[in-house]
Amino acid sequence: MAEPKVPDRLRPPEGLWRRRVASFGHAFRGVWSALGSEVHLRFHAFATVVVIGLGFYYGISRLEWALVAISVACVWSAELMNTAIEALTDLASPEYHILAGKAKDVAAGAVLLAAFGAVVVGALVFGPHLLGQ
Ligand SMILES: Nc1ncnc2c1ncn2[C@@H]1O[C@H](COP(=O)(O)OP(=O)(O)OP(=O)(O)O)[C@@H](O)[C@H]1O
Repeated sequence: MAEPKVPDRLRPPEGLWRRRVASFGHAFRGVWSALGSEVHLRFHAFATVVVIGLGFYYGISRLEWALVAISVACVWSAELMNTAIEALTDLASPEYHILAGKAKDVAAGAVLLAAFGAVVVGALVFGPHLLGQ
């Protein structure tokens, strides 16, 4: 059987550093393409900008910045993994299958838990500021 033809732009470049740079390029392209297709991710982008603005406005501590950064990264990571799993599930099982549904539900559950954790961190860090305490 003939090998599938790989487009030239997808061939790994020569050299360790060029390959590393290319890998970063693929990763950024992944984030960018998910941002273009996923409404939830655009909402996370908006929420991230608001949270960073609030952090500067209220002058939160370094530890609070660390908690906010971890929370934001967890939500983004979970949403990106969810997007990847949805795409792979649609590719592998475009027809209804109980396992396809389970894969999507579990991936969505990961986003829900990450978002719940971020809401708790946000309430603990910004709640007292917003309530004027
Ligand atoms: N091929 C499938 N087989 C079985 N159940 C599926 C399948 N595709 C989707 N589902 C069920 O429908 C739900 C919604 O799937 P869908 O692909 O529409 O994702 P979504 O939750 O709308 O996410 P998004 O809004 O990010 O696209 C899944 O969580 C799953 O329970």
